[in-house]
Amino acid sequence: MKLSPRFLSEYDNRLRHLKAPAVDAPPAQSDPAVRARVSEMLSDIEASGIDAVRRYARELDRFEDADFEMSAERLASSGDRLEPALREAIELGSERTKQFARLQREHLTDFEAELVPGLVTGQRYIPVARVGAYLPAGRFPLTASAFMTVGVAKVAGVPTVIGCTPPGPDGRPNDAVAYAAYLSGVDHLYTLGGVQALAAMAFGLLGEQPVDMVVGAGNAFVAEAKRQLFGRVAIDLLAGPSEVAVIADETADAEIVAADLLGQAEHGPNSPAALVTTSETLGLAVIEAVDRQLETLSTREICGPAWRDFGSVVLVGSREDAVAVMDEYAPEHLEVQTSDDVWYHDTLTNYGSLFLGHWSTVAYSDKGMAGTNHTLPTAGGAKHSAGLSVSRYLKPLTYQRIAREATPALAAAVDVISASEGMTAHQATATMRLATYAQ
Ligand SMILES: NC(=O)c1ccc[n+]([C@@H]2O[C@H](COP(=O)([O-])OP(=O)(O)OC[C@H]3O[C@@H](n4cnc5c(N)ncnc54)[C@H](O)[C@@H]3O)[C@@H](O)[C@H]2O)c1
Ligand SMILES: [Zn+2]
Repeated sequence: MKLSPRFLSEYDNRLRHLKAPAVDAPPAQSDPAVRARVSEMLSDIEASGIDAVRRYARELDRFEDADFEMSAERLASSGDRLEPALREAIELGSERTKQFARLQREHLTDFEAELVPGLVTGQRYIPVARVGAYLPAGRFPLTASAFMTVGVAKVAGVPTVIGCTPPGPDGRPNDAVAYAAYLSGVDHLYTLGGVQALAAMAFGLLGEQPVDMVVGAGNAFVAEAKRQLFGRVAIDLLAGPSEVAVIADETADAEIVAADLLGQAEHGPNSPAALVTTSETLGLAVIEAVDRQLETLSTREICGPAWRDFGSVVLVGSREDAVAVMDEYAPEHLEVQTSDDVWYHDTLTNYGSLFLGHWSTVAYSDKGMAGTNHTLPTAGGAKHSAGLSVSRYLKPLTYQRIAREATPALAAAVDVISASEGMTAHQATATMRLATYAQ
């Protein structure tokens, strides 16, 4: 696991790698080659507009159609083309994600208070007007992404949410992804992937006005495109290649821990999986179990290299050191499988989402069944950011309503401060009111 040299200088003698990653690469979303490629693509699309979007869609995703938008009829009937069990699972995930999002909304309350007589201040949550959701579907069609981005935006009250998703092998969006977007309330869905999708939404190239915000997870190119578009539009957070980390002690089940590590390594060959354990026996058993489980996994071509190159098992001497390592690593997903889960819950501070206990696993949230958002910060972003939630779509706008009687409490001090700064125009706005007040 990638830990800063400064942290290691303090902790090196307190942790031991039972399995070290083969590659000591920086997190993919700060890769200079990705940065350069995305920058070149964004400049090209900004200069040449939809023609450049079309060219990239053809080159990167073999998309040849004239129209990127999925027709309203095809979108509405996407569920009809699915097996009933899949359709029902999507309906369940969509509803459960909205259920959690509605609770988040309820816990964000507008308020108004009188700070001094005549000075009424308040805060009101107002949704952004237009959101562009990226629905990843390169390697796998990630069915639940639309619940997280489109559905949660709709619960927040965003009037217009458009979505983009890359085409599948048949040149069309995956029907499960489309149905999830439809149920979540998407207003328009476009068959467009990667950097060109984010640029088209942000620059307003899809016959729509530019969106105010682009959201959603994706590969390193998608995360980098969002980073570079930030400022021109808002972004949710940088949700790049998925990561999982587990804290386990001797009470954990090695087979389950191994399955959970591989469960996220499956996202891509650059997806890191890490175990931090206080038990050498458990650590060695997990390494063995991972190797064994890999033999029969149909996706071992992805999970195998991910585990070899970016997988790690770290032995620490105490639960305090386990927390220190994890808070430094700040993983996207963190599972805790110990006899001490409550203590860990109370103590840990840096993670995208926390999965407590033997019965709790990342896939439950990944697929929308836990209700919580799966769009989460990667590459250490959990040190400063939380995952996507209703609040990200809402602007806490402040206001003040001020009556005559509050004038002395405000104007006199503003007069003094403005004078000391030499800002006479500011000063005048206060002194003019003071003069009127005195009449
Ligand atoms: N952090 C999170 O919350 C979270 C959640 C779900 C998924 N994910 C991550 O989303 C990612 C999905 O990645 P994916 O690739 O399968 O699908 P994707 O939809 O993110 O990316 C596919 C697109 O990448 C573009 N692309 C591919 N190679 C390119 C190149 N060389 N140059 C420019 N563009 C290129 C193509 O246009 C293609 O449409 C995974 O890494 C997964 O771990 C993260
Ligand atoms: Zn996952």
